[in-house]
Amino acid sequence: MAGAGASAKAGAVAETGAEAKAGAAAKAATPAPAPRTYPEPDEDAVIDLAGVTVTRSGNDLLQEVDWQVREDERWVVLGPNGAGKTTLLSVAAARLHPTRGRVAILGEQLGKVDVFELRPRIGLSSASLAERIPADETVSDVVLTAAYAVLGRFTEEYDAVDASRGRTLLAQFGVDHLAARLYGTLSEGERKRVQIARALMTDPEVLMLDEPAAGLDLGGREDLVRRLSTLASDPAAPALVLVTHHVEEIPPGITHALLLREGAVVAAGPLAEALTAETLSKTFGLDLRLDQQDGRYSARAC
Ligand SMILES: Nc1ncnc2c1ncn2[C@@H]1O[C@H](COP(=O)(O)OP(=O)(O)OP(=O)(O)O)[C@@H](O)[C@H]1O
Repeated sequence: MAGAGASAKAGAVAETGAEAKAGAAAKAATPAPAPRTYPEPDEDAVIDLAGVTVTRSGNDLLQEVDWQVREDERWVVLGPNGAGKTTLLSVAAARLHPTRGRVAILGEQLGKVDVFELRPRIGLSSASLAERIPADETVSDVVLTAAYAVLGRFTEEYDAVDASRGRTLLAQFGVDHLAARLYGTLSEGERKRVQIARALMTDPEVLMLDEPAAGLDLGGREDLVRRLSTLASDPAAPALVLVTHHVEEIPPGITHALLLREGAVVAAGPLAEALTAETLSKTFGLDLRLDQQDGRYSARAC
């Protein structure tokens, strides 16, 4: 018996060795895979990502993401914590270069364009930008200073048209009565609305909102969802990309969805096709029931 075991072991070693040799020969014969070539950017796309991968510390935060957003589309990006939503938005807003892949924003290709000229055409509201707003800045200046892409008013001159636009945007989000207040004295809900007004100040061609309803109470969330629904339904409004964890925060008027899990796209496309109980369950890694009523969604575990 001992001999049989030994010969089996020896056989196994011999087999592994042969496999290794065959593998090495195959390797030598197979040329390295050609680097992926990307299609020319779609001229009609506001955002056009092809094969976008972002790698940090050996981990792929985004994996081969292909995504196109057109002018008249309003997207929601959904996914659990750590799925890569903020990373995706940072790439799409020209704040982050991918490790691999091709990124075209508003017809300009990252790497071939001065991002400082591109960024004012993109309205962005995110937690990391919000953290940098000085607490002692007046609300009207928080919005106005977006015209120069600065945070904190210094010696810049603003004309009457800028001041009027700033007031109109504050009114659109129901915070014009706070114009003279210091930003640091606002509630979280009031701050969120001021941040969106600021993001719209430069009349951007695409508006990107990263978790605009995070930290809001029920009333604050519902008020914001209603205002975002008005914006999303306005044909004159810019293309919209809204990031959230919660289907309850999807405003009526959103037309498309991208679902992200572990940096990879689970589903992307028109809302009714991309957002289903099945895709949502796969995205969040648990069995979910998805309900829809009057254009609003809700989800719960099965
Ligand atoms: N510089 C970095 N180095 C290593 N890992 C990073 C780095 N930046 C982000 N990550 C990781 O990448 C993953 C994706 O982060 P990202 O902020 O894009 O996710 P998210 O979907 O926006 O998450 P959340 O919903 O919690 O805000 C997370 O696991 C995060 O810890």
